[in-house]
Amino acid sequence: MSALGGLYDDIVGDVDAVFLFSPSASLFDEFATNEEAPPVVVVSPENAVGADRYVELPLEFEDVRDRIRFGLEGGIEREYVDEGAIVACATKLFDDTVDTVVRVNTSEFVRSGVYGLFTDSRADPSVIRAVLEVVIELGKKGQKGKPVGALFVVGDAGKVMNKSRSLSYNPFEKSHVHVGDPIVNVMLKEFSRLDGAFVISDSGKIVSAYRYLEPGAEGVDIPKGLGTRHMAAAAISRDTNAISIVLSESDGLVRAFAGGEIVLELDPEDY
Ligand SMILES: Nc1ncnc2c1ncn2[C@@H]1O[C@H](COP(=O)(O)OP(=O)(O)OP(=O)(O)O)[C@@H](O)[C@H]1O
Ligand SMILES: [Mn+2]
Repeated sequence: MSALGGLYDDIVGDVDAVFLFSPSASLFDEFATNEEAPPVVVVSPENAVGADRYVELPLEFEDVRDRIRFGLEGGIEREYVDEGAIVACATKLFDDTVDTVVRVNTSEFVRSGVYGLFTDSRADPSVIRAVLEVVIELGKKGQKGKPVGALFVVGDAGKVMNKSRSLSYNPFEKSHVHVGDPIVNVMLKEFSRLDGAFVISDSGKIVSAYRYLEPGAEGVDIPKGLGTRHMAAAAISRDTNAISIVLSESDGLVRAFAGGEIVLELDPEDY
């Protein structure tokens, strides 16, 4: 056997399952029709291949590590594989088709909670995705070219409102606008220049802007160097069933918090 073949066998040998990330129909069929192939889990934005074991990818994670993490956390959560399984993940890296296979021992893999960000939250996954999209766009463009910070608290809005107070009149008071509406994206970007947080309901209705969050922050632990906006975001996600998505004005990164923990960090420039 060639050295390369041996290396390949080390990577794919004795795996409990194969995770195919956005596979073509022909790649999926090769596994689905081969009785000797290990069980297959498909991870993609849509289940175009009709896989039985399927994890919906809510966002095209540019960082392959995040993408794999999301798929594996989803696969474990949905009980397609046991915690501790050894899996091969086939995904794209440089190319637009699958060009990479990664072996992961899930017992050594640290769960970040990124799957739970979309599924454990009370808010609809599509709402969380829509907010992430706005925040990523805001991070890319800034406000008239200047870096801008923003904080969105998504889900469990009644409780979030109880744990916050108003900094200014609420421009969304009598409106029935939802994240994802094109006009709303323009409004959100405009209002994000001002202080405080946006509060979004489970179904995506924008409940308020300019909220000063006052959650109990005792014992909340966030990475050093992040300031009060991130602290408030982490703490409200622990104090309520909301998740928070923050765009940092100082380093330009987008971070998401759930259950008081940071579960995702991404650079808008990669999207
Ligand atoms: N409790 C809070 N609720 C809502 N908004 C807050 C809260 N605390 C801070 N902010 C907002 O965060 C802004 C930035 O504060 P600060 O610089 O301390 O945060 P940060 O975590 O360093 O964020 P950035 O990385 O964007 O600078 C404030 O101007 C304010 O608009
Ligand atoms: Mn700051």
